[in-house]
Amino acid sequence: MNLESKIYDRTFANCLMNASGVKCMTFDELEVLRTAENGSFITKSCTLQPREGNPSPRYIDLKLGSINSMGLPNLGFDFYLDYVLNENNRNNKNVFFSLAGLSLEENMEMLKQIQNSDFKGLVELNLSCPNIPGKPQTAYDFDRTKVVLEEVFSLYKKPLGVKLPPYFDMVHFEMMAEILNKFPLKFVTCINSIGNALFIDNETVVIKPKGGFGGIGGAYVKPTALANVRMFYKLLRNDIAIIGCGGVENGRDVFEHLLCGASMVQVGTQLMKEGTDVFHRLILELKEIMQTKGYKNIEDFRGSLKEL
Ligand SMILES: C=Cc1c(C(=O)O)[nH]c(=O)[nH]c1=O
Repeated sequence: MNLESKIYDRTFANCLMNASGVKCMTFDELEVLRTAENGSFITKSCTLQPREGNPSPRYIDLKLGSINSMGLPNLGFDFYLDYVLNENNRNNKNVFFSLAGLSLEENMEMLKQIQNSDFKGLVELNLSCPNIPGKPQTAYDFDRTKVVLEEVFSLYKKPLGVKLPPYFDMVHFEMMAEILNKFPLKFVTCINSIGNALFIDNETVVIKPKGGFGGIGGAYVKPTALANVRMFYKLLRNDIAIIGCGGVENGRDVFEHLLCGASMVQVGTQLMKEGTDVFHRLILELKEIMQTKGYKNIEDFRGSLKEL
């Protein structure tokens, strides 16, 4: 039995990886992810210059998930470019490089430098950060998204995908898919956290930024995450892979993302809570499910969700 999975021309030893932003900001964190049992890993979304991010407390684990308003803290583009170029030389996991420039110009500058570098991995362009005060989530503006992707693909010729926010309206799924299908995207990652939720503990909010408003992750978001994975799997070109993200706590959650059509599955909140041992557990639990059902590899069932 194998859990190998492919995106574009890359094959990963298994379908698991971290969600961008979780335990992937510093060199030590990235090295732990590079050497753990996950099939791939992704860097923290970065900006051209280093950022401190929002004031703490800015991340809280909850019983059914998590809430965060990190505010895009990161060590700056140069650090991550240097890391992934070195990782490429080792080339053991096909690392993903996440970008979240604060403007189109900033994203274009980072993409230009990557285009002109020896980087051979995949870029995940984050169009959905919900926690930058004063900045909207780009991918909720369909016209803006089209302008951004036209600019991106006029310059960037290496494999690239986008990180999307959750959509909740059938027409929005169709409108977004129509835009995405116009571009040579290699994947889309669904979903980012559900933005601007509010969690109250004994008359008080639990995070400091934005009056306590933050992105929700974990079990709370799994039904929405699966719906987004399924809809974009059905609506996008066959050559655009889906990376599932949202609500993965156990092997059954991974199985469900794959059943909806995901090729890779990202783990966020549960990785935050459990550390990289979570990948070992998820692999065992997924294999047990596949064994029980007689599936030998992921392609035996990926995308085959049954409808009534
Ligand atoms: C890149 C910023 C993001 C952040 C953040 O740094 O606040 N949190 C999320 O849940 N999703 C993001 O995309």
